[in-house]
Amino acid sequence: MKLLALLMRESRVAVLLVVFFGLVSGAASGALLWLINGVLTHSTPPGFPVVPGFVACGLVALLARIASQFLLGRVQFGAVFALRARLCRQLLGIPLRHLEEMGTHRLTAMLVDDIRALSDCLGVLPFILVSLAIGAGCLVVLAGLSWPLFLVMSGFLAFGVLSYWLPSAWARKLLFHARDRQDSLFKHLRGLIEGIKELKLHPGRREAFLTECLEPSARDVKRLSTRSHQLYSASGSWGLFLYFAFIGLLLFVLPRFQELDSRVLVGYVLTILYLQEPLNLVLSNLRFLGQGNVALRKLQLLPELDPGAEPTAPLEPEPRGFTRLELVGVTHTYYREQEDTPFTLGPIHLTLRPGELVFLVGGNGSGKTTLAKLLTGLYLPEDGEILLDGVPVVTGAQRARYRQLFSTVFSDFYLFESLLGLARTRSREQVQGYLSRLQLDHKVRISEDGVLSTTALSQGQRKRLALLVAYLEDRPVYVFDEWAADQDPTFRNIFYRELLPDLKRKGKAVLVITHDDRYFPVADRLLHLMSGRLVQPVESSASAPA
Ligand SMILES: Nc1ncnc2c1ncn2[C@@H]1O[C@H](COP(=O)(O)OP(=O)(O)OP(=O)(O)O)[C@@H](O)[C@H]1O
Repeated sequence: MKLLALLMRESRVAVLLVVFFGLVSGAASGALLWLINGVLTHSTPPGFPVVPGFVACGLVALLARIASQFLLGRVQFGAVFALRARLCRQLLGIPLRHLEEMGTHRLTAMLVDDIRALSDCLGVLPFILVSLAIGAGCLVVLAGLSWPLFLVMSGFLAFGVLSYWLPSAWARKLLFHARDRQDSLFKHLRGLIEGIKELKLHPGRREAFLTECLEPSARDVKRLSTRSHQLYSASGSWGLFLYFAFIGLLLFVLPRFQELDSRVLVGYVLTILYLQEPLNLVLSNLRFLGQGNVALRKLQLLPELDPGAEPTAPLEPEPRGFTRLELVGVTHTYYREQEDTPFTLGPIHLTLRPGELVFLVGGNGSGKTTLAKLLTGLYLPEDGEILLDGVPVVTGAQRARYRQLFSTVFSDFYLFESLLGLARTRSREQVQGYLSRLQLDHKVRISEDGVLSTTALSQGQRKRLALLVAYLEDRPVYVFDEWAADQDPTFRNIFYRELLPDLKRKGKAVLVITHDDRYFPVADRLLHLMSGRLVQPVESSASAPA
């Protein structure tokens, strides 16, 4: 039912048309059958235009079938497109921490595998519906031909449905398990692609990775999918066997006990033969319905986009400035399975003002990046609050607006291949000026519409491009997470001695996560994190905010 609701939500009119034309085609085929039956049993009403009727029904059946199939393509791929687009927007609205907990591999499996399974399923769903409707119509015809025979057939049908349902429910369960294993297969595939250098350089590690990680997951997926497929196939074949068994019963067994009217018998056999195609269609495609159901369940693990959560639609103009930004007692804890002592950052008390250059220092794992994520609104504080000019940032809309105060270059930044709209709002001279200031003008060109000529650069150069994007964003607060770590000494010097002071002069608040202690004197303030807590030199405290 959920699948049907999904299909209807994405393209209600087209779905109804597919079903309508399917039914018209089925009805025309039924009328053909009635004509054939009439001719064979000489029961056609006198003067009935048999030949024109035959041609007309044949044509209607053909054209309606073509229309139904044609529309189905639109419905299927249209629904998949709409679903994928909605899912991507939904993902952007989900809190970052939730996405991190799910992991890239699960998200990829959803966007790739589950959408494909849903596409296959939505492609057969209308035909299954039409086939079921035709089947119901045939049952009415059969009930009209002979009640006693209909009762015998109903018993047979009930037995058939039950004996089909049990193994197919088991097959569906196997599909669920296969899909779960698919998640870990995607995790290992990601390891294969991202760890390819390490794997290539070390045959022992490569072999262990293949035999202990990747192949077992792949084998599990294969085993469970094969079993499920076999069960579905066996159930389908069993269904067809019952179908022919009933025809045998009708022709060879029942006449021994009771004489049957030959017209009733021919009518029954023809109608049942006519049922073969829809029955076949349903039996051979229920597997796709099973896969679609599994995929839908997985996709429903994503939290529904709560309009109050994190709006993804374009917002009002970005905030151009602020006078005081405060974190008051904010905390964040990473809870992880198999870990007894979760890492907690905070409570953090911190104030940031325009024109301040603040360095955030501390050992590895002390919580610097986590603090940057909290400050920029990417993580929600579990305790405490964030105040912007004294106003708490609480609602989804406030958070979305608040996040637009920040330009960031995180250490795991992503460099898009184009400036994505920024080129339209900045002059060419400005873009070119930043390119040469970052000493990239000899390496990278940026087209009128903001497409970068290349992103295949060294890590240090890619970071400079990310900085260029941050410059073009021109927002009130800059956050750099170990930006200088990949720069050569000359450019590192330029970063600390020229670029950062320039930003400060422009009135930007700048938070720099760094380990470069020789440049600490450049900062207005040093914040020192140790095991998730701010320690001396103390920037501020709850009692005496800076
Ligand atoms: N995605 C995550 N899931 C669970 N725990 C995490 C995650 N990211 C970080 N942590 C934990 O939080 C702690 C702080 O991590 P964080 O990245 O904030 O440290 P950091 O000070 O930036 O370290 P580094 O200097 O090495 O970049 C780490 O000890 C780590 O165990």
